[in-house]
Amino acid sequence: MAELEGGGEQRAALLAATSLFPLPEGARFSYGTAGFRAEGATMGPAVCRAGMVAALRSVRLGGAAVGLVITASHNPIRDNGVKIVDADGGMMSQDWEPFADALANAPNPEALLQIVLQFAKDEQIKLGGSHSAQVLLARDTRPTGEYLLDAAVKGVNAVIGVVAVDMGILTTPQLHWMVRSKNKGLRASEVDYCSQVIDSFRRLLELVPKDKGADAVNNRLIVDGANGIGGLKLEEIKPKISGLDIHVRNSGRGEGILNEKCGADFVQKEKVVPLGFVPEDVSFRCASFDGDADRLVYFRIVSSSDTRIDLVDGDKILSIFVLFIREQLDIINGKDNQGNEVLPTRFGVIQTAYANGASTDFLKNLGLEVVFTPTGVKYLHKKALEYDIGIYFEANGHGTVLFSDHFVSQLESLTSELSSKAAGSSQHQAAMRLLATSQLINQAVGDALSGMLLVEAVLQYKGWSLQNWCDLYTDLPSRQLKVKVQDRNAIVTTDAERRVCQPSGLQELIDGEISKYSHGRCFVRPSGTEDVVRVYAEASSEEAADSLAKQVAQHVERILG
Ligand SMILES: CC(=O)N[C@H]1[C@@H](OP(=O)(O)O)O[C@H](CO)[C@@H](O)[C@@H]1O
Ligand SMILES: [Mg+2]
Repeated sequence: MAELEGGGEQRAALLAATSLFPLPEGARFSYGTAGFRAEGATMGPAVCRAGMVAALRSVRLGGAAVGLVITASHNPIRDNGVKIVDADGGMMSQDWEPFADALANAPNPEALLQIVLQFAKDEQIKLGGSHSAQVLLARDTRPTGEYLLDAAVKGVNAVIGVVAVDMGILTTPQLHWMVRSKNKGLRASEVDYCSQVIDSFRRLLELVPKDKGADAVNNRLIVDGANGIGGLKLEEIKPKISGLDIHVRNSGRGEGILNEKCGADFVQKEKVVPLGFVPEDVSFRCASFDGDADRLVYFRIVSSSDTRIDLVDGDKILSIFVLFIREQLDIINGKDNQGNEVLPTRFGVIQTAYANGASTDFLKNLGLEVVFTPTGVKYLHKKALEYDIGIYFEANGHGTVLFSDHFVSQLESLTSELSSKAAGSSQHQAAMRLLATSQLINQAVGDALSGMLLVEAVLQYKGWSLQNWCDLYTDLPSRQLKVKVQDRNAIVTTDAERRVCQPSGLQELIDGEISKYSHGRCFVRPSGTEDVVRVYAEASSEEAADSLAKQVAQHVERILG
């Protein structure tokens, strides 16, 4: 191939790396909602090839740093996975997913080579080492992590001229943050991440109004680290976090097994006390991270004789952030002066169909624009980027608040103007709070650690207990079911997955069931991470939600078998 300078060497490198991790018979990978995932010991080939994809992506982007994280998030400890972080710190661009799939499933080294050569040609990626490019690598605490890191490094190095940089054991959001910061020319080490989070949290606490009763907010916070990396990192930075008395359970230092009966996914789905909590924790404010610390939920243990909890999910985290940000914008703009705003702001709130209907009503009643996207952070994040301030959360606790660069620079000018004209005024303080918020909350991806600190700052700002927060609105009872069918992709949805368009007739059956219930809402969609169809139902009582979900699941089973 004429376009391949040093082509022979490059070809040999790709063939050699691929040969080290032969694809097991029958293995089939799909990039899915969250990258490739499977049993850790079988992931070598997919991870090595993901390393090649990440390396090519960096070359394609002119040498900008790209990231690769080895994690299977909230999955059991035996699983592992890999996802690629794009140069802006977000998920890899969706138009590269088919290439990633094709590479992961190439049956042998020669087939892989042909796919790479063709793709490089189509994308005008110049192979052969006449470039410099880099991939930042991180992994979580799983036992297969080290083996898979080696596979990833070999994959990255197989693209000549690309350097693999091992950033160590990190939370997923830390790696996303590093990639984003590095490409913006900012300081991008783990120490920098920690100081940014700690400093901006301290600034937010300093800006808590003295009359809001922050002293009344109990500063004791108990955190479930899922026996994973989030717990470890929190233990490390805890001594430097001012104003909070943090106690970590399931810290990852050997108390229990990663994600086993603990962590944000367990807490949100099972709604029971995670392992590792003790009687003294009853009634205190508790937070829970998932295994790679990109999901956050809150909860409270109701009584020591009961395993039930009061859950505060992603929808309620979103709601309290919305209230806080809106309040700052109102202070800056003057509530009664809508016609002539100092800082006109397009504020967007993004949810998925899984958001509890009560949360959506709550947000709409505030007069906010609520937009829906399909399930999966890549869709929510992309939508949120369209606003000056875009906020998104999945009910399961993954989300963040994005501030556009343009808005941040306006906010910076306003803050410095006010600091000379009206230092210490409520407007000045509100502008500084928003600036600190944009520094604290991860601009690349949902982040349990920084999200938790923002929640804590907002609770102190409002002088609110967990009960006040719970009382924002009452969740509608809901039920989720999984249905095993022959081909889940026979279901095609529309309207942000809220309606089925194929197979024909199914939506009418669902509508028929919904009409039998007060406050009934129900939708079905193929999962992007499991081989099932998910059914979600909501109604005015537990029994009604259960029965609506069950009826619809039966229709799905009957039609798709
Ligand atoms: C109902 C639900 O919780 N779905 C999860 C789950 O996706 P599914 O496509 O539903 O399997 O995993 C995704 C990745 O972690 C997460 O983004 C999403 O919210
Ligand atoms: Mg996760």
